[in-house]
Parts: sequence; structure tokens; C-alpha cells
Amino acid sequence: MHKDLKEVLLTEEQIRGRVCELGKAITKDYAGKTILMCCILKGAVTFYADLARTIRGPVLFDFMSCSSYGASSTSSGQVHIRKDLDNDVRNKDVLIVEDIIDTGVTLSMLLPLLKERGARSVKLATLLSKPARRQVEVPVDYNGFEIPDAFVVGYGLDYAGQYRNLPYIGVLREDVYEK
Ligand SMILES: O=P(O)(O)OC[C@H]1O[C@H](OP(=O)(O)OP(=O)(O)O)[C@H](O)[C@@H]1O
Ligand code: HPA
Ligand SMILES: [Mg+2]
Repeated sequence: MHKDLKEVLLTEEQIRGRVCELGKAITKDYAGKTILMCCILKGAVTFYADLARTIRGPVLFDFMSCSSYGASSTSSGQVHIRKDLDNDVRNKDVLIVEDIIDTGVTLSMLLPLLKERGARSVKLATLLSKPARRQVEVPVDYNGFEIPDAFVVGYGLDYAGQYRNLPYIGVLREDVYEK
């Protein structure tokens, strides 16, 4: 385990198994449709790449970058679009892929935005959900794991840009972000 972690919350095996289950459910629900799979950069990249490979049927890739955390462990409450999707979402079946829903602020801005742009459907897949911290309710269609209120890193998730390449998810030690 990385020295900055308090514990490993989800192992590589646990993540792999759950991602496969989500891929099967998505394959079934979208039978006969093309999915416009929208990755919310950067945290969702790892989950996105693994999830996409468990989905059978046509999938288009697209990417969007929003930020509310920056170099902090708490949300600023302000969401900025840094890079927008390349695709026109009109009449498309959009699947937003996130690594984590924490306060819900990021998604509460994105879901209505994509609907306003004329998407036929907008669904949300997230690897992690932290319900204890929710400020805004967001409808999650595919949820990997509900996790306790702890700041987690790894498998794409960062603290100040670090730890994204850890293959598992762990709880960051408080003294790492409190100093
Ligand atoms: O539910 P919320 O409280 O809005 O938090 C969730 C969002 O915050 C994180 O992104 P971050 O801004 O850290 O960008 P990153 O993915 O590039 O690390 C995470 O990847 C989600 O997009
Ligand atoms: O627990 C978290 N870890 C990393 N990034 C995050 N963004 C929201 N919550 C988290
Ligand atoms: Mg982040």
C-alpha cells in the first residue's frame, strides 16, 4: 500500500468485478442503440477505459473537462467547463461517466446542460458515490460502490494531481492534506 494511505478501500479485483457487472447492465439497457460515452476528465479516465471495454455494442467516445476541486479536498461550489464535448448531443443517447459523485454539484450542472442541448437521453454511470456529502440530489443510473465520507484517491482519483495511477482505491491519510 502507498505510504500516504490510511487503508485500501477497494482492491483491483473488487473494482474489476464491479465494472464488469455495470458493463453487462449497460449492454442490456442500450441494446440496439449507439452510446455517446462522455468521460468527465480527468478522474474518470481509468474507469471509462475499463468500463468501455466491458460494453458490447456501438460506443462513441467523447471527453469533457470540468473542475471544482483544484488543489483542494473540498469542492469550491463553482464548476467551470475547461474543455467541452466535440459531439453535438442532439438526438444522441448520452452516458456520462464519472469517477465519483460527492456533493453532486458537478453533475447538477452537467445533466441539465446536456438535456438542454437536445440529447435524446442522458444517463449517469459513476464508479463511486459518497451519499453522506450530497448537497444536491443527482439521479445515478449505474453506481459502482457507495463509500463512506472519506477522501479517496487512486484508479483515476487525485489529491492535488497525485495518486491517479494507483491501481486500487485508498483513503488518504488526513495529515497529507491538512499540513
Ligand atoms: O460531486 P462533486 O462534489 O461535484 O465532486 C465530483 C467531481 O469532483 C472531481 O473532479 P475534480 O474537480 O477533482 O477534477 P478531476 O477529475 O480532474 O480531478 C470528480 O472527478 C468529480 O468530477
Ligand atoms: O474523495 C474524493 N477523492 C478525490 N477526488 C474527489 N472529488 C470529490 N471527492 C473526491
Ligand atoms: Mg480531482
